[in-house]
Amino acid sequence: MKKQVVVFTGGGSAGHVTPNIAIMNELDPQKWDIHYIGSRKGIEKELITKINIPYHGISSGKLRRYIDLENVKDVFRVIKGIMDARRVLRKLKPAVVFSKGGFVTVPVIMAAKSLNIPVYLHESDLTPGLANKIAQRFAAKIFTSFEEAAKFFPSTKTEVVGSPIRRQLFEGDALNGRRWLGFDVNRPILTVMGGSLGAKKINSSVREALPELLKEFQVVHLCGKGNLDSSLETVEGYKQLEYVHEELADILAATDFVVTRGGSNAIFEFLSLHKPMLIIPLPKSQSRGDQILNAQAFSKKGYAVVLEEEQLTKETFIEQIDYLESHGTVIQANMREATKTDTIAYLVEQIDRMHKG
Ligand SMILES: CC(=O)N[C@H]1[C@@H](OP(=O)(O)OP(=O)(O)OC[C@H]2O[C@@H](n3ccc(=O)[nH]c3=O)[C@H](O)[C@@H]2O)O[C@H](CO)[C@@H](O)[C@@H]1O
Repeated sequence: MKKQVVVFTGGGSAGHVTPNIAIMNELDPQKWDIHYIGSRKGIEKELITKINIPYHGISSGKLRRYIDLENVKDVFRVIKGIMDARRVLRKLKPAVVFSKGGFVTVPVIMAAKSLNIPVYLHESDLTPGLANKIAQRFAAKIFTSFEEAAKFFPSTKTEVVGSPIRRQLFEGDALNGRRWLGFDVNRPILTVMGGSLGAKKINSSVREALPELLKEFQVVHLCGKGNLDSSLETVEGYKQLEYVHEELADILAATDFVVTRGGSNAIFEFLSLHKPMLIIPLPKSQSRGDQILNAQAFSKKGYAVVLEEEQLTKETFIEQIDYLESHGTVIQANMREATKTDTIAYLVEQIDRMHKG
């Protein structure tokens, strides 16, 4: 069988990269030569080079919904990005481009379309992001995590497939996790994940509530790059980490309850691992409000408790954690009822169909 090239793209935050990694890990290396196109500086560069996938950096502009002088510069950056991407794609001649969203994907998709290379899109959120809104018309197929997302795309080429979760997350070892964290083997663990980039308001609320939390839990705090608090380094039962890679599987295996932003990948991971979660979605003032909708959908299905950031104080935080703890069993029962699709296997199969060897 002749090897063919598949190009993945997606970036800006880990949520646009980790699902790609999940799929790439399961493609047959005898069949596929995998390449990645991302921005020159984004988090995707670090995450992809770390796993030794050839990485092609291109120029990329931020897509803003508001009027800004930077928009003008960004138009040129995007045009340059299309030219950069065309150069890479011409050389690689992929059978298919798989895009996970984020602004860097727009020039890649446009370049692919101009070269008649089929593009597959995956949308993780309940409503499409700006990049996927633009990109959808160029895509041959569109896959979504949420059932509710399908209605935003043309029905003829859209399929609800769920969230591609890296298989390694299901192989964690709780005891190893506790050992790695330096935690006691018996006391319950609360893990706080403030989105892949961290979340300032969640970070400060957790730290404020820490004395109360530590009465009940040991706390793992994934606080994002540059957000460590050195004054809390020696607090027993509290482990702060900027970002964890392969250790996450063991940490989650050891985790009893989760506090999280409403990023789609994270909440689908916790759902699949049956971890009762408190979601504090990114507020509308800092986003397009997609995490609020993700969170509401999860709350409606009984998978999560939701606290809006505007309501977040030390008191409401502790109140919601108490509620989560007392309703954990019911939430887990709802999670067990959730539809189980092997999203990764399905997407791998879809990509394999593009192999013309
Ligand atoms: C601020 C922002 O725009 N966030 C968006 C971004 O979220 P963000 O990048 O925060 O992504 P998600 O919460 O969806 O996923 C985070 C990913 O990072 C991983 N992880 C996180 C912390 C860590 O220490 N180690 C680690 O591996 C998680 O396991 C998960 O796979 O993309 C998501 C998917 O489109 C959207 O729903 C979010 O609204």
